[in-house]
Amino acid sequence: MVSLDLCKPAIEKVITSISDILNVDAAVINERGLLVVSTERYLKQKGENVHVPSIEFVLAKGQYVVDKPGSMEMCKGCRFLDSCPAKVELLSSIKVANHAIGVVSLTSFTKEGQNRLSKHTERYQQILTEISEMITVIVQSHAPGQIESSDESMRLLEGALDTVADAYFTFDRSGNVIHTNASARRLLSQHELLPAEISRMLLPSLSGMAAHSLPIANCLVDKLDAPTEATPIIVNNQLIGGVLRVQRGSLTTPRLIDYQGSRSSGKADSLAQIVGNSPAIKQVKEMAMKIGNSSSTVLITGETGTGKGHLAKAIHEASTRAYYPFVAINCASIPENLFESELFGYEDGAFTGAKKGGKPGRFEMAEGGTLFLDEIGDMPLSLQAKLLRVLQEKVVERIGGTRSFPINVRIIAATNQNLEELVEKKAFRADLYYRLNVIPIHVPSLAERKEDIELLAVSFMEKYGEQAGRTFFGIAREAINLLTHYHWPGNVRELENAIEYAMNMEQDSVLTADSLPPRLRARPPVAPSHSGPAIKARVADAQADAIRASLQKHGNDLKGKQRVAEELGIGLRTLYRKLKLLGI
Ligand SMILES: Nc1ncnc2c1ncn2[C@@H]1O[C@H](COP(=O)(O)OP(=O)(O)OP(=O)(O)O)[C@@H](O)[C@H]1O
Repeated sequence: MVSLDLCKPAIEKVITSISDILNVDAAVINERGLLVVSTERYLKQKGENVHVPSIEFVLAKGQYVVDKPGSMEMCKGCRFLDSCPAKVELLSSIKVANHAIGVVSLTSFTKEGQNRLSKHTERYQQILTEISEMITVIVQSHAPGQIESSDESMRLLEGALDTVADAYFTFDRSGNVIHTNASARRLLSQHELLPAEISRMLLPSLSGMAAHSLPIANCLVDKLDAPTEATPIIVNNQLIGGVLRVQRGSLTTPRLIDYQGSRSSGKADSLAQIVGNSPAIKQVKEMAMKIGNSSSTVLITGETGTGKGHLAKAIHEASTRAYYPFVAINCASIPENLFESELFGYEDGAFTGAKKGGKPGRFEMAEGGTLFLDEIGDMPLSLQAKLLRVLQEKVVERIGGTRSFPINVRIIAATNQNLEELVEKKAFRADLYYRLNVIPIHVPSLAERKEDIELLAVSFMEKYGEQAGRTFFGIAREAINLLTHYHWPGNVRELENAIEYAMNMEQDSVLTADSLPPRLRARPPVAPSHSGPAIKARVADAQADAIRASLQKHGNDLKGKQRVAEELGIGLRTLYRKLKLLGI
């Protein structure tokens, strides 16, 4: 005869760990309503005898959520009728060979726990099912003639932990990490850390845990840049190890908000990569600054090459998610049949040709960070419905998988198409459009912000100069004039390419109009006074620009001028002459 009481110590370990990890109370009750194991608080609050009709009800039903403890039908006759200390209770039966032998409960006696369990009931129920299955395996392994591998129960526990968004490291009494969940493994690879390094960092906290048997907060905060908490696991009054939790998922508590608040200082730096001073681009930057602390979906619109992807990256880097991944996917470049697996991932053997061990999707890869859905207008209609569901439910299920992963990912989508028109033509789902368009940002075309052209050109000159190991002192005014008068159908991308082209063409250290792509030179430059047989004037112009740029770099005093002369490869006296001639 199988009995829960026979394997009390093993069940106790599971219950203690799960309660510590989930921060809720837990209990296992046999079919006669007697407590088998429980957390201390459960025992204190509810005692050893549980209302039998309630237990029988769950044994028959399989699972039940008691969201109004003390005032539900099943509570009739209970000594806690109308005064139950529990705030919420999730119950699941434990079955062995199809026979219900007891009930496992996740219970909260606090308001916070009540909110959390009520908000994520489905997830907790899923975990509860896994716990109940784990107990089944334990019971079976103790039952005569039915020795199951203890690996199986370990795998069940691992499976349960893998569904949790926060990262968990389980360590032994010496601080050695003996198990990591999926989120923890991802965290390690992002930070290029080894479990041994985590162990080393844990050491100082271990003595504190042993002494106080209390959770230690923020023991690794400097290294991992995230709120952490190490909770001891005590069995028979002895510290046998613990669990380190690194907060990152949707179960997070206000401490994450503190953490986020303290991380927002790099915003201005990150946004400086958006070059431009026009009122239009300033407005875009202000908007990006404001939304750093929010997780709301952003929809960036604008013509091709205006910098939508660049802006998305800058928003991420200026946000509180900057320490987590920025993952981009171009919806136009992925074949429709591969799209779903790219986005959601797949399990081992999900389809022919599937990679062994399965593959995480982009949603999972972006956990804690930002997922950039570029060219969202090209997303196949069939996938739009699935994406909408993920955005609403905030859980992802891999193809061929049987469980859902909770996700904490900010979505930034971008398009150069008119989504409203696509909605009208029924090529884009209206509900998805509204779900994405929470924070709309429009990036104007380059032709609408010509003031930015010079700044952008100089920044690209610096970028490519650095890459090529060459120093360019400036761009001739005439070249700037040509750049400003061109209509830039390819926007900033086209400008960037034009500058890169010019730098390849230019032998000297100043970018002149002659080195620009022919299509730009085909248009007349600015005022007629500049356009005559002005070779000399153009050279002078370029020289003046180079000297000005160099002076700005080194300063206008004697030392600065000496450096300028050296940099330009001319004598100091020649420099003075040129300065006079050019009226600088
Ligand atoms: N304000 C900016 N400052 C600096 N570089 C920029 C800026 N805007 C765009 N760029 C650069 O221009 C190039 C094109 O930008 P990006 O790819 O972000 O454009 P996009 O609007 O996403 O284009 P598409 O619609 O074709 O995907 C990139 O190399 C990007 O770094």
